[in-house]
Amino acid sequence: MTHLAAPPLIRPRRFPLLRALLRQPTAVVALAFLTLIVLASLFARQLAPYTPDAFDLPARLSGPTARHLLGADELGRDILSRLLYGGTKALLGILEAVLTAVLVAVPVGILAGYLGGALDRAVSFVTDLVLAIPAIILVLVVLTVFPNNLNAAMIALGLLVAPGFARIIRGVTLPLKEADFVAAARIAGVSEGTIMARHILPGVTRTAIVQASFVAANALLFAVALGFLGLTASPGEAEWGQIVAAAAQQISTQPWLLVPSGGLIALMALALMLLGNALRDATADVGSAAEVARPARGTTGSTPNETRARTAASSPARPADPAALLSVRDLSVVFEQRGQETLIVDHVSFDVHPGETVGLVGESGAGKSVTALAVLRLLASGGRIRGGQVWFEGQDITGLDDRAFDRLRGRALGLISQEPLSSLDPAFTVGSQLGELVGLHDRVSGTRNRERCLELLRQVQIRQPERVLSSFPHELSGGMAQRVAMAMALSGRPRLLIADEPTTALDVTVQKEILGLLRQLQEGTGMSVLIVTHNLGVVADLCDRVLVLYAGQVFEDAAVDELFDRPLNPYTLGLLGANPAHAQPGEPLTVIPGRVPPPGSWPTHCRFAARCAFAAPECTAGPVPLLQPVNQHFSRCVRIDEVFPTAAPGRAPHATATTPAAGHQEAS
Ligand SMILES: Nc1ncnc2c1ncn2[C@@H]1O[C@H](COP(=O)(O)OP(=O)(O)OP(=O)(O)O)[C@@H](O)[C@H]1O
Repeated sequence: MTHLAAPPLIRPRRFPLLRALLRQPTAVVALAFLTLIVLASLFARQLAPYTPDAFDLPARLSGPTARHLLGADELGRDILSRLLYGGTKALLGILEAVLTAVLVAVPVGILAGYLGGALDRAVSFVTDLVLAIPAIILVLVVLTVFPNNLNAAMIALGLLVAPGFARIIRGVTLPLKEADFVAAARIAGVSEGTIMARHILPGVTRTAIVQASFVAANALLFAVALGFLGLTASPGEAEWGQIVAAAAQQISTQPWLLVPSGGLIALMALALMLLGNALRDATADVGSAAEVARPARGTTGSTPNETRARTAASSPARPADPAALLSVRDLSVVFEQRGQETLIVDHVSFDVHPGETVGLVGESGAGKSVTALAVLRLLASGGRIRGGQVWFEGQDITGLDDRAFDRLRGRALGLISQEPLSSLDPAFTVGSQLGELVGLHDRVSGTRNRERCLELLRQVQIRQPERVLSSFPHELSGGMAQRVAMAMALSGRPRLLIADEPTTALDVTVQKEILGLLRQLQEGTGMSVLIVTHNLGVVADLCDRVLVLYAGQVFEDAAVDELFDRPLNPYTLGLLGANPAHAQPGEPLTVIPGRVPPPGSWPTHCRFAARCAFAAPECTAGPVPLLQPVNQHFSRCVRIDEVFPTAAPGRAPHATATTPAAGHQEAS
C-alpha cells in the first residue's frame, strides 16, 4: 500500500514579479548597475572629487590617472566629477518622460480598450498620426517655444510615445474586459469606473512596467542627443550630452575621453533595455494570470447577487488549493491548424484531493480528454497550453522542464487510456513490457523483477499471471489488456491516476469489472483518480466530485451527491434528464436540443444559451462567470436564482432544461 506524504503547504509568495526578475542574472546585473548610477548621481556632491568646473590645466586631455580616475578634458576638468554632476539632469529628464507617458498611456489605453467606441477610434487615429511624424521634429518645435528647456522636451517626448504605449495597454485590456471576474463585477452592479480601477488597472500594471523601461531607455538617448546638439544645454555645461560633444571634438588627440561618457550612456541604455526584456520574461514566467486583476473584496451589506458575483469573481484567480494533490488553475489549451489557433479548453480550474476520485463529464467535444491530457503534457501535435497553472503536491509543475516532468509522469502521475491495446507494443510480451517498467521504477532485475510483475498482475486481479506474462498483446481480450495497462500504470506507484474513458472500448460486463477494479485499487492504494467519462452512472458509482464541462468551460463543479441531488446548472439538468438510467419504461427519453457549438465558434455570452430552455436576455448579454451559489458548488449560470430557487439547501429543482424526444442519449 502506498502511503501518501502530506502535501507541503503552498505558501503565498509575495512580490512574484520581483522574485521572477531576480532569478535572471542579467536583470540582477542591470538593476544593480542602474541603482549604482542613480545613487552616485544623487550623492554627486559627496562623491565627486572636484567641482564640475574646477580646472587642472597641467592635467588637460589626460587619460586615467590617480588624480583623475577617468581622465581630464581639454580644460583639465575632472571627467568623473562632471559625469556625476551631470547625472541628475539626465535622470530627471528620463523620469519626466516616463511619468508623462505612463500617466497618459495607462488611463487612455484602459479607457479605449474597456469602453471602445468613439474613444477607441480617436486613440487609434491619434496613434497613427503621431507615429507618422518623427518625434524629433515635434520636440524641436517644442524647443523653439521653450528654448534650452530639457523638461519641456522630455514631457513632449513622453506625450509623443504615449499613444503607442496606450495601444499596447488597450491590447491587454481587451481580454481582461472579457474575464469572468469582470463580468461578475458588472453583474453585481459595480460601476465601470470602479471596475477599471480595481480590476483592469492591476492587470495591466506589469505590461506598463515593461513598456516604461523601454521608454526610459529611449528617453536617455534622446536627452543625451539633445544635449549633444546644444539644444538643452549651454556649451561647457556638466551635462552628459555636452560631455560627449566635448570628447568627440578631441577624438583625434585623446580618444580615451569618449570612453567614460559614451560607455556610461551605452551601458545605461543597455541596462534599461535588458531590464525591459527581463521584465517581459519575468511577466511570462509569473504566468498569464499576471494579467488577471485581483477581484474586489466583498463589502458588507451586499445583495445576494452581488455576493455571488463576487464569490465568482474570485474563482478564476482563486489560488491553488494547498490541501489538493492536483490543483489546476485557469488552464487554457489551444490547437493550431493551418496557422490558426483555436481555443479548446478555456480557463478550467479544479482540484483533486488525496484519495479523491474526480470525474470529468460532458458531451463529446467538451474538452474533457484535452484537459486531462494537458495536465500530463500529452497533447497531440498542434496542441499547446496557452495559460494557467498545474500544481501537483504543492509544486507548480507548469514550468518544469521536460526532463523533470518525465520523472513525474509515469511515476507519481499515471495514465490509463481508452485504447488499452494502443499502450502495449504488439511485438513484445506483457512480461517484457511490464518488466521493463519495473526495472525502470524499482531498479530490480531477474527474479525480483519477475516477482514484482506477478504482484502487479495479481493486483489487477489477473488469475493466471504467469501465463499472461508470456502472452503477446494480441492474445489478450479487451478487458485483460486494460488490466495489463492498469498494472503498467501502477508500476510507478502513482499518487494520481488519470483514466481517460477507461471503459469506452469494452463491453458492458467487462466495463463493470474494470470500474470495480479501479475502485478497489483506489481504495487499496489511497491514490487519487481523475476519470474522464461520458457515463453519469460511472460518476455516481465511482466519483467523490464531478466537473461538468461544456464547450471548453466548467459549467458545474460539485460534490457528486450534491450534483445529483441539487444540480444548479440547466446543462447538468439536461445531462441528468438524458441519462438512460433514469428512463421510465414506456416514456420517451429526454434529450438536450441542438448541438455543442464547435471550438472556434463559441459565442462570447453563455455557450449553452442557444440550447437552454431557461435562456433569457441576460444570458446573451455578455460572458457568464462561474458562480459559487453554495459553498464548494460552482455553476456557470446567471439565472441560478430564478431557475434554481433550490440554491437554498434542501430544495429540489422544479424544472428540467430538456425537451422530450424519442431515442437514447447519454452525456455524449
Ligand atoms: N489533435 C487535435 N487536433 C485538433 N483539434 C483537436 C485535437 N484533439 C482534440 N481537438 C479538439 O478538441 C475538442 C475537444 O476534444 P476532447 O477529446 O477533449 O473532447 P472530449 O470532451 O474528451 O470528447 P470525447 O468524449 O468525444 O472524447 C475536439 O472537439 C476537437 O475540436
